[in-house]
Amino acid sequence: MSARQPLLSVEALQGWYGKSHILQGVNFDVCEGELVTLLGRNGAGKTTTLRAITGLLPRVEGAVRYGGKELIGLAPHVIARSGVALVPENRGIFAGLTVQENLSIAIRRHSIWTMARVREFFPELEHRLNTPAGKLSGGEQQMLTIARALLTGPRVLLLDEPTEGLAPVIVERLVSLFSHLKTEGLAVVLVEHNFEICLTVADRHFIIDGGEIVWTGDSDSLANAEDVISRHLSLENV
Ligand SMILES: Nc1ncnc2c1ncn2[C@@H]1O[C@H](COP(=O)(O)OP(=O)(O)OP(=O)(O)O)[C@@H](O)[C@H]1O
Repeated sequence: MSARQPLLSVEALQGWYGKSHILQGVNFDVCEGELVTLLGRNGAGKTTTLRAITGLLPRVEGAVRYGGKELIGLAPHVIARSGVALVPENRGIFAGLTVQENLSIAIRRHSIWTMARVREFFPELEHRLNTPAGKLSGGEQQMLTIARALLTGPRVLLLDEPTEGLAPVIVERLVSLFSHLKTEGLAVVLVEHNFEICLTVADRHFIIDGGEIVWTGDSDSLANAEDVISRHLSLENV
């Protein structure tokens, strides 16, 4: 458990889609070099929380503090430029552009993640630079999506179900990648249905149910919290 100052702090976050009041009080935080999970059954509000943080939800109340600065009310591109990157569930790559082109678009000056460094870090992409992104395997596409996010130079990385539908060997590779990103000082928020992955890689967990955080704890506490798991996480999570 960390006593450090959080880099990203979400307080009493509420969010709506039209008249639907989806987020009803989400509270969590993440520090530099820490990975936290956002767990919950389908429809609990995990993706909506990530969308609210990144300025993609039409109506939001509460506070999202990043390095002491309030993000609510800022445009998505301003939030992204300030150092909060979202790796969305649908990956959001440009299928008709090559891998190299997808990467080039994402590059930001001053990012410690240069093109050379990303290419070294993702040898899987090195051999596919001239391939249209739409022709990559699911695992390669996910690596491209994460590589693109890193090139923007984030301090906070929000990952929405990054391992979904991928082969076990790729999942293993991604998990070690997430661990490495912590050592680089990134603050990582992971939405993930694979319970084992969460216990392996995360420092703390936040369970969301009905649009609010209902439980917080570390991996040891979660592994032993059978009542919490059965009450707030559906069978597919266990
Ligand atoms: N664009 C939208 N318009 C209206 N309601 C939406 C929209 N997107 C999601 N919702 C609703 O918001 C609630 C939370 O959805 P959300 O996608 O955040 O859940 P989730 O926890 O990410 O679930 P999953 O694991 O299925 O992705 C659900 O009831 C969903 O039906």
